[in-house]
Amino acid sequence: MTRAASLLVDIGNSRVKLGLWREGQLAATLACTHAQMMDAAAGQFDPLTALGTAAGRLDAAWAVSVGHARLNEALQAWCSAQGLALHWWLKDELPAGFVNAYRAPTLGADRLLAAIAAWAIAGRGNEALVIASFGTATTVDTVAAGRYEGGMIAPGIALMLDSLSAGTAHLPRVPAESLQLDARAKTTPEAIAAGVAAAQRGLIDQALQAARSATGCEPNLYVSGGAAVGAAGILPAHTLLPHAVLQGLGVVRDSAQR
Ligand SMILES: Nc1ncnc2c1ncn2[C@@H]1O[C@H](COP(=O)(O)OP(=O)(O)O)[C@@H](O)[C@H]1O
Ligand SMILES: CC(C)(COP(=O)(O)O)[C@@H](O)C(=O)NCCC(=O)O
Repeated sequence: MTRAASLLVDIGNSRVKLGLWREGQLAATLACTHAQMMDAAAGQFDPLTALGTAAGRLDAAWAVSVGHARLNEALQAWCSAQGLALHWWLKDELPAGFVNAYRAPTLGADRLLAAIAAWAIAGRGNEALVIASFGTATTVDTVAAGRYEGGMIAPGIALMLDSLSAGTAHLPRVPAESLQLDARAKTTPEAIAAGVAAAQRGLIDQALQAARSATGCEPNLYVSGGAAVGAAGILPAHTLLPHAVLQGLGVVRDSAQR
């Protein structure tokens, strides 16, 4: 018989990501819109069918959120309707060997979980790594010797492109897919694509350089988030973690239950 899985939920600023965590790995994943999350609470959308499971086959739901309270309330209502215990991960349950050095309690749980996922995948060792998440915001964080060192928050790719067209009289909204590094771009759309590409790439280069200087070692780069695949062409060598936040949530769930 298949052992019970846990449902993992990551409420972000653009989408809600769900995953089934079974025997130390993600067995299935799903990305929903915020509207679908509200529909789920109203009984008009069933994320479990989309994930290929049923509430009776789940032991609990583990969730994190950096989103609006109404989405958190919708998740709570939906879990109650399913008879599913909901555990909000509040950044205090950390795996053995991992330390959080961020000073502020306002740290986004998604940033910390993505860092935990990258650290776990890297072997939970002493190496330095940089984890970049290309979501609504672009966040670029560093882990060194199992210590989350913090990082940077910048507008995400879509936000940068949106703000240039919304905040000017003549600049077009350029598609995110057109980003390329070109310091001598010769058309307006290409110049925008090049400017945003360089800004995003600069965050990565800065984090890698700081990690190199601080540790004397070459840090590995991990990349995550909905816009990560599209950004791959403007990034240095990296490992793609398509579901870093969910993966991190699975790691903390397992370490809490040991
Ligand atoms: N197929 C896609 N569906 C949704 N968002 C996408 C897609 N491809 C790229 N994106 C970009 O990814 C971002 C959402 O990524 P995600 O990691 O879900 O963000 P968040 O965690 O902030 O909700 C959006 O800003 C969007 O621009
Ligand atoms: C930086 C973020 C907005 C990123 O959110 P996302 O793009 O993943 O939806 C989120 O992690 C957040 O609200 N952080 C709180 C501030 C902090 O991390 O210090």
